[in-house]
Amino acid sequence: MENGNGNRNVVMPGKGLTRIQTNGSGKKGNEVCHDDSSLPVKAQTIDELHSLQKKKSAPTTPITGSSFVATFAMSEEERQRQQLQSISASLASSARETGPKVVRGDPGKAFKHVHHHPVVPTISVSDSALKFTHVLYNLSPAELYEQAIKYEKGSFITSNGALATLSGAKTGRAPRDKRVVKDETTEDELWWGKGSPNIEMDEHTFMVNRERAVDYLNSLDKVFVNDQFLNWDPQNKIKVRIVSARAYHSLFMHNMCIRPTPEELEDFGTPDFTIYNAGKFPCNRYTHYMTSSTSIDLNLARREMVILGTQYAGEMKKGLFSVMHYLMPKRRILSLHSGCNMGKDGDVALFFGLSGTGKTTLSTDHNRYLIGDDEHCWSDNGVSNIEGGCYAKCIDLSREKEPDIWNAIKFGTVLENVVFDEHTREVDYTDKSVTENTRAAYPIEFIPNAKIPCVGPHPKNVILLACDAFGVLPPVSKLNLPQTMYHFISGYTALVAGTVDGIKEPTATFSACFGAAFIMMHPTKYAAMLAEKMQKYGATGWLVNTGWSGGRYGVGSRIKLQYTRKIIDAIHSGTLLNANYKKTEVFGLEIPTKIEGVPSEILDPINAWPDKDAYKDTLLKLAGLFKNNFEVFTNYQIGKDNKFTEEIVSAGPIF
Ligand SMILES: Nc1ncnc2c1ncn2[C@@H]1O[C@H](COP(=O)(O)OP(=O)(O)O)[C@@H](O)[C@H]1O
Ligand SMILES: C=C(OP(=O)(O)O)C(=O)O
Ligand SMILES: [Ca+2]
Ligand SMILES: [Mn+2]
Repeated sequence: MENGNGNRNVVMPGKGLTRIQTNGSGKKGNEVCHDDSSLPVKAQTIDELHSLQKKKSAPTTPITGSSFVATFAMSEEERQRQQLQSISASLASSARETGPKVVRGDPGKAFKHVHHHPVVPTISVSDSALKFTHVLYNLSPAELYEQAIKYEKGSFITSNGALATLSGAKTGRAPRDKRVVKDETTEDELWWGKGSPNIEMDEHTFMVNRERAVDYLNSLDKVFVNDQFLNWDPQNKIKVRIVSARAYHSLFMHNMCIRPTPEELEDFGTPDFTIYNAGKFPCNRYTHYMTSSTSIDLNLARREMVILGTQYAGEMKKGLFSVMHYLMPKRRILSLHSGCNMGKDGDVALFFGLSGTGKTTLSTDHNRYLIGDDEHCWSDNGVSNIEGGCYAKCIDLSREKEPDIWNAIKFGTVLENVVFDEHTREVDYTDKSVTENTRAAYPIEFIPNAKIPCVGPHPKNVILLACDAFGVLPPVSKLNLPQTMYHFISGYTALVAGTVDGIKEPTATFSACFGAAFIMMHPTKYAAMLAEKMQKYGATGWLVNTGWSGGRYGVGSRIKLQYTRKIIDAIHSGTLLNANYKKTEVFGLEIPTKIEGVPSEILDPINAWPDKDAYKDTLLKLAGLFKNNFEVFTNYQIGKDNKFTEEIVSAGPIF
């Protein structure tokens, strides 16, 4: 190893490090040391010195202002001009026709840049048309750290190198504040009404909110712009642009979306979809359709989303996921709210489940390749991750139980709403002072076994995760195809505290396709696509309870992660497919009698309950809830008759 004095330290076995020999030692004796060993600094002034510290990046993103501009080739300038035009177009509004200047780096330092391009004359009449907004375009994590720490209260570096941030008043998604523009097309295409996540708004109201967001963003000194991709399937890649007010949001999306290479960014052109995140600024409650000061508005015709009144970064991620739930099925590609991983032999597993049921935890498996933790597509070519990062819950995170997630929390990772020691900056993952829904967002390559590019062959196992707060579902059941569809459409779980605002205790909940908040069309449409693909490629369905055993929430206890991992191992290896099974009452589930590493007494839930009558009552109660929930799905027609739906309904509980 180089020791900094130009000499090498040689490690001698058993002797530790050899002594450091300094230059000329022994020759100059005890002569006074002159500081003349290195060349003088190549700067005349302090400013010049500082300008040397930062080496100019490859000309992939718009370059810094100042005198560099003139020395660049025309093509580079031309590209910048086009980029500026594209971003200007994004930020145009009726108050302002010309958009902001594209500047890479700090607004203060780059101000000179403004003089290189004269102000384009405009017919706009308000003062806001005359104002410049600096655009911080695709900044690097290091630059975003600096922006966050300098300008955003509540941003700190934790001892592991992550960027701790606060998401503000909202620490979870606000599904009741989501609005979707209903127009002639979406009226017929989308799922509206009872059970649907799509609450309507009209085009005009969307424009009112859009203008509010754009004017807010343009009123700032600087905005962040991310140009990135969604979907690792090269044929179905979507270009997204995220315009936001905070470095936190820009770094979050940098981590969560697919990061373009310099070459890809060069040819980026016009985005397919744009998010305007003005989360710090509320919507106007006098606006039609608004029921709070938060609004997350989706306009599929304009391919735009507006965020007002919430800074929870998950809204952007899950908002884009909703868009994919519309765009992909139109191409006969199924979008899935699931984690996904692959074994050494290429066997792919999908992990469906609502928030907190274990998609991220169980797809992050040291013995398998991680394709993604949350959002995927299943096309005729196999599976692909939609995202470029993972979004893990960190409450009670432990190095022992989840080492790969633990180690992914390092420089570059966004840590949301965690509590840390004010001096050592060590994170206390058990602390729920800010919220239960503490999160880490990191690029997928922070997981050592990530499969890059994040694509894989057709799935072999489809695992439905339910965190059953009633404690009556078996830890694992093998499902036939109609049962898989029944449980897929039901989307049962106990909602674990935190991810959705206002939920403090686990409660039974049903969410169609394990993601009702994100689907755009009727659940049965997605189910039909899933059934077709599972049948075609011979995938097996499983129901895994990652929730309670031996009694309901408050009485029993959560099934140990260690046991769930053993169950999942047995699914992956294929041993569970050929195990001995028996059928449960009411739900008619096939349950194995033995799994290596799992106590057999918990496999049949009745055995784990001390009070058998209480078990039976609770089982019937849950079955009743399933039945009630399914009522709205019993009449949906796929194809020319009701056969598909009828078969699914008959796979539900019988009592
Ligand atoms: N038996 C279990 N199986 C899966 N997760 C468990 C289990 N017991 C506790 N957990 C915890 O539950 C949480 C699951 O959350 P996560 O994997 O992030 O869910 P999702 O990605 O589906 O939203 C993690 O914090 C994990 O440590
Ligand atoms: C970000 C989310 O994802 P999940 O909890 O499923 O990981 C969410 O549901 O808000
Ligand atoms: Ca999710
Ligand atoms: Mn997750």
